[in-house]
Amino acid sequence: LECILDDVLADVCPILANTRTALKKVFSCSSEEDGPFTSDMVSECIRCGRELSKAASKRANQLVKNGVSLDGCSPSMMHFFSSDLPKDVRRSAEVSQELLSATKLMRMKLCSSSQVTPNTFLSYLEHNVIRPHELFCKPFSTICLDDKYRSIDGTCNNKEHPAWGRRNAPFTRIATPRYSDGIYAMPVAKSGRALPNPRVISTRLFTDRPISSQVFTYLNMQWGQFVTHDLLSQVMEVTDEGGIQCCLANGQDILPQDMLNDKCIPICVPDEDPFYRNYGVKCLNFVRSVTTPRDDCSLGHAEQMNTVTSYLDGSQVYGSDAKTAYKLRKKCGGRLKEETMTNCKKGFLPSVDDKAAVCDLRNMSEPCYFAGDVRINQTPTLAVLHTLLLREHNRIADILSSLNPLWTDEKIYQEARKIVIAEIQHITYQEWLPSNFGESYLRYYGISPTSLYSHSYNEEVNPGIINGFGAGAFRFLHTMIPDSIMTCSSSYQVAYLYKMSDYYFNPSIVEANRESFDDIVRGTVTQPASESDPFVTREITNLLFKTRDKWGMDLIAMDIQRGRDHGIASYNDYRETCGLKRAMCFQDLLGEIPQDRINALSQIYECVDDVDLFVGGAMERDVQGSILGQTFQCIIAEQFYRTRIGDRFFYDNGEMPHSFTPEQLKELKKASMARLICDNTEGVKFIQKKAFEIESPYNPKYSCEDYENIPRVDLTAWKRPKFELFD
Ligand code: HEM
Ligand SMILES: [Ca+2]
Repeated sequence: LECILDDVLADVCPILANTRTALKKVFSCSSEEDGPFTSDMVSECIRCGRELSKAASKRANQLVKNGVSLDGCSPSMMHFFSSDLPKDVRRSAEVSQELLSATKLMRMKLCSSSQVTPNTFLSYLEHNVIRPHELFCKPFSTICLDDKYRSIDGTCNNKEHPAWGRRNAPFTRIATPRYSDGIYAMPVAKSGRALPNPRVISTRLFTDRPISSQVFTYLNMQWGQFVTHDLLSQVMEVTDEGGIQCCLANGQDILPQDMLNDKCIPICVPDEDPFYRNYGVKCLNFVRSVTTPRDDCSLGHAEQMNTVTSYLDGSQVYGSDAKTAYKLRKKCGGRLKEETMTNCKKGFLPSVDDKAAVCDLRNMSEPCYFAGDVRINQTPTLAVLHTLLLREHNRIADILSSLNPLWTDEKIYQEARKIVIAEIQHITYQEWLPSNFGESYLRYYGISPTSLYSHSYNEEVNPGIINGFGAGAFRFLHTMIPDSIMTCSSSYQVAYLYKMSDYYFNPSIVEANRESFDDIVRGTVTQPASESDPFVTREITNLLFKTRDKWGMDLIAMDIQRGRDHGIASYNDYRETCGLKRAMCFQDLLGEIPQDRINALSQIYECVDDVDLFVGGAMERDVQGSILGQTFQCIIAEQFYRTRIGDRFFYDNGEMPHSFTPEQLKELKKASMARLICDNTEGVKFIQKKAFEIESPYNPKYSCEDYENIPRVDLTAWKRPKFELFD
């Protein structure tokens, strides 16, 4: 018993020696009377798991009180821009940690007293749902009204499964997770040794070669991030005082073990690192993502939390929770709040309450924005895209209220929101997905654009975000981030190049003068994106979120480490999930990965089974007509299938009480990125038809007044007879 106890203490919580007595009790109770788990044993494990977990968070808060806390202006602090997690998120996170501790204890108890192996234990749990008492973790339940508009938090979109796609739902999985203990511990190599260092993988396999895309504009990359922020947001664990520190000041080293928070998974930097060695940086701060209980509260492996609605529903514009949504509204004329600038007719995003807390400003008169998503200030071009959508909402609200003067603020807001969401969905599915991933693939998945209505809604399809999509495949588009932000004058002459790393969390260039906004917009449709290859700019691999130091974080190393944190199945497992042959050795990858990259992989990883999804997928050759290889293509297509087919409110769904009329839908299908820009800028007078693609003889510029080539969405189809006022 003593030696098992030592194991448990080392694994569950190394510092909590005083919980020894509590644990002894769990391990001394009898078992195997009625099945492998007696109800006594289950409740004792849960009770004890809760105690352990509570003790761990008490210790975490104590560490902060003892002075272990992040420097307010460091890149790692910037990474925590949303460290002020809402209460409900923190509560779910706590409950899930307690459930994970209970699961661990139970596995240890069982494996120590019988022939059960960790794997049989986990598959037992999968088939036999074990739940704690409802007082502690209550399965999600709600009453759905027959609403004409989608809810803000995503609940009740699916009437059979009202929890699906909601804010704070667990990510879903399409492959068995890779945790070293099957439950929550960071994965290790097949051999039992550590997986290769993420920073080493980043410097060796994702070097910086400035190759520009021949096809795609900067805006194509920016729309991708915008869509990401609609679909998902994982947040990191925090203490009562905010962000968690894992490294000594200035990244000199990892904190000593006795000061380390158990949610720390810092990225170690080797002494010979080509960049960080110049600054003596040995440690990059990194913290585990918040986990959440499953919808039914059952025991099992960790699931991370998606803190936004997984529907493509403009949640980054309107908010994913009622409080934020309310705060964003003007509560008059259906409009969203905006701020004005002298000599500009069109509005700008409102300011956030505490600028100093979430932006890196030189003075407090510089802008720092508030929007439906907390990541809004990450780059100026992201803020510009948000501004275009804010203006579009208000433009539509004004037209609707002049067409229907008796409509209330609420009615106009909801109708304008419904139209803006339809435009976001249309631009994403009609323009962005086909040009990036190839039309044939969309057809194969049954999500290609339809001529008018579609009838493919399927309430059995869970629209939740696949963990391997968010913490793997979709992040491949990080390779398309260029090293700078270009601005262009009204005649599309290049005006200026701003280094990306000078403007993280500093959107000051958006409102520098009255032309700035339009200059940036013209830049985003002129500047090419970086090529979607494994070459990545040092602006994000060395300088991400740089503030006053000379160094920042490494986004690629973070992508790899985040995949491990989420227990994302290996590249080889995903090959199988996606119908490719499992590789028995590195050379088996030759069908998908070029020889030189196989060589590089085999020099870094011990075994082909160890290769991380993000890394293996990024090494693949592109599928024809796509920017992706087979494996990422499969995961991303599966996600966009679910996002469309599992959304009852998808804009072109026909024959539903909330469906658009045929006249309205015909108009909405004219929406385009180019039109969105034409209608919501002051000085952009002409633009290429396909704004995600570089101008060319096949994609020439047209005047914004050329309604043949850049059609307008005519809203007169929304004029309703007066008697419809109260529906
Ligand atoms: C300048 C542009 C961008 C910057 C600075 C940026 C930065 C970041 C950062 C810091 C994270 C969180 C990393 C972590 O803690 O795990 C992240 C996550 C992510 N990024 Fe980007 N990104 C950019 C563009 C993009 C684009 C173009 C895409 C895809 C089209 C993308 C997709 C994602 C996804 C899917 C995640 C996971 C999101 C989550 O779960 O919260 N990003 N990005
Ligand atoms: Ca959403």
